[in-house]
Amino acid sequence: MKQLRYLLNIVPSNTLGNRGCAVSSAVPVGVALHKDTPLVTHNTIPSSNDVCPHCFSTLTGKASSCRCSNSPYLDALQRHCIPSLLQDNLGGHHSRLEGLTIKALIQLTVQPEDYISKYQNLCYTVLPDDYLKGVMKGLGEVYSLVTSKHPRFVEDNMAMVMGRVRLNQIGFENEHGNCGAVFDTLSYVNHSCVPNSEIEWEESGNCTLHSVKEINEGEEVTFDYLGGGKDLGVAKRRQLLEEMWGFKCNCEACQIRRKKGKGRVMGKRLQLKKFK
Ligand SMILES: C[S@@+](CC[C@H](N)C(=O)[O-])C[C@H]1O[C@@H](n2cnc3c(N)ncnc32)[C@H](O)[C@@H]1O
Repeated sequence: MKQLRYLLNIVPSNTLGNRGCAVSSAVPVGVALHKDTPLVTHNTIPSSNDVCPHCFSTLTGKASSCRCSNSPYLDALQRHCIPSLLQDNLGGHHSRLEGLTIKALIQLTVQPEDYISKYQNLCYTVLPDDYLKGVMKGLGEVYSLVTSKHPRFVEDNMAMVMGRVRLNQIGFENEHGNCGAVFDTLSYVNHSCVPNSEIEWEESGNCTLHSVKEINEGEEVTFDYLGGGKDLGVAKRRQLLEEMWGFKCNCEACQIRRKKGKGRVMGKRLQLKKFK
C-alpha cells in the first residue's frame, strides 16, 4: 500500500455545487488519496463514535461496554432497534435513513462545539415539516426521554441533522445490512458518472478514497455516489441522484449527453464476426 501523500483540499467547485475536493499534486492510478473517520455513523454497524446518551461512555458497538447498560432507552437509541422502532411506528421505508439521523443526533449531542461546527459546515437540504413530525412520532416515548436529557435534541436540530445526513452520507452494504456515515472531508467530494476515484470501506467504519484514473494537480476528485459497477442505465441514475441527493448531475458525461441532445445514440463497440 502506497503512502497517503496526495493532499486533498476542499476547494470551490465550478460545475458540481459550491465546494468540492481537489488534489494538490498529480496522482497516478491506484493510490490512496485520503483516509477519513466518520463524524457520525449509521446504526446498523457498531462504530467507535457510538456513545451512551445516558452516561456518555463510548459504546464501541456493544451495550455491555456502557457503564449504565441498564439504561431503559439505551438500547432503543443506540443499537439496531431504532430502525425497528421507526418501522413499527411508521412502516417500512422510513426506517433506514431516519435510524441513521437519529443516531447521528445522539452522537452530536455529546460532542464539543468545534466538532459540531465541522458538521454544520456541510451542505444541507430542507426537509418538509410533516416528514420531520412523522419521524418524531415514530420515535414515540424515546423522543421525550431524549429531549428531556439533551437540550440540543430539539426540533430545529433534528431538521438540521437530518438535512445534512441526507446530503452527505456515504453508504455501503455488507453483512450488517445497509451502513453509512458522514465524513469530515470525504463528504465534500462531489459525484461523477465517470469518476476518477473510488471509496473503500473498512470494517472500522473508516473510509479511504483511491484514484482509479490519473488526476492532474489541482483537478477535482469525484466518485460515483451510486457505487461504481452497477449497470443502472442513464435514466435510472438520474432519477436516483435527484431523489437521494436532490441534484441534476452536471458531470462531464452528463454535460456531453445534454449537448448531444435526446435524439443521439451513444456509440458502442461493434461486435465483429470471427473470420475463419
Ligand atoms: C455530499 S455534497 C458534496 C459537497 C457539496 N458540493 C458542497 O458544496 O458542500 C452533495 C451535493 O453536492 C452537489 N453535487 C455533487 N455532485 C454533483 C454533480 N455531479 N452535479 C451537480 N451537483 C452535484 C449537489 O448539490 C449534492 O447535493
